Amino acid sequence: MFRLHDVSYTYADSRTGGAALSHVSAEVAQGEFRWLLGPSGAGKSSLLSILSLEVQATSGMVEILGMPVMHARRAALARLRRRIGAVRQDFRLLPDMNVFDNVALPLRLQHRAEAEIRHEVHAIMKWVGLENRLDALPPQLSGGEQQRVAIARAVIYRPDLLVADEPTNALDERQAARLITMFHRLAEMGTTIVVATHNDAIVRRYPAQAIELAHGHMVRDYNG
Ligand SMILES: Nc1ncnc2c1ncn2[C@@H]1O[C@H](COP(=O)(O)OP(=O)(O)OP(=O)(O)O)[C@@H](O)[C@H]1O
Repeated sequence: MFRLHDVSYTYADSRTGGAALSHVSAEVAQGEFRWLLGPSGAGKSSLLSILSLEVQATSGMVEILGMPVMHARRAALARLRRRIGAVRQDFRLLPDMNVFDNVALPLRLQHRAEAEIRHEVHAIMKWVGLENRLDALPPQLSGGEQQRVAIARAVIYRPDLLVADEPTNALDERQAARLITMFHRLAEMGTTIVVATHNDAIVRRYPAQAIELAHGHMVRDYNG
């Protein structure tokens, strides 16, 4: 779950001089799926960066998985971060590490047994259809393949909160539909999920509640 109350965010080197987010409030319960909609520059990625604890809101109240994060200690934030999966637009895969090790990383941080890690990585990579590319380095993969690796890494440990920034933009229609189905299944198992997208077709196909932003303001919080 998360709660945002009157949250604003301004980049230190703001290109426009204005706030990327202004007075945004939203509340999403555990196990809910939300679309995050709005035109380019509306503030979607900025909101996801706040939810994934990459940046701190400039003002307002942010509570994530029950923890108010504005004044939390660094160690508590580090523990909280491990419960949050994130798929960023630029994938953020480690280029010198092969696909297996990239996807295994969150499980290794949890000190899981190596046999269990092998089992989990093979299962998720089979699901994303890349079980034959485990030895490849990320730069050797296509954009869509890299995106699927990034998704596998984000969901492999069933995070309590998953934020995904345009996770279908490099996928074909069939893969995109499978992905959203999988996200809904994860939500049913208790993961809170926020997906930023420009893909109107997929939003129409999978109607769900949405947070809609424009120019950093929340224009609506509605049932799709
Ligand atoms: N690193 C940054 N430094 C300064 N300003 C930024 C930075 N990233 C984004 N901005 C500005 O913040 C505002 C919101 O951008 P953001 O990337 O959150 O929008 P978005 O809705 O995710 O857009 P897109 O759909 O194109 O990804 C824009 O005005 C943008 O120019």
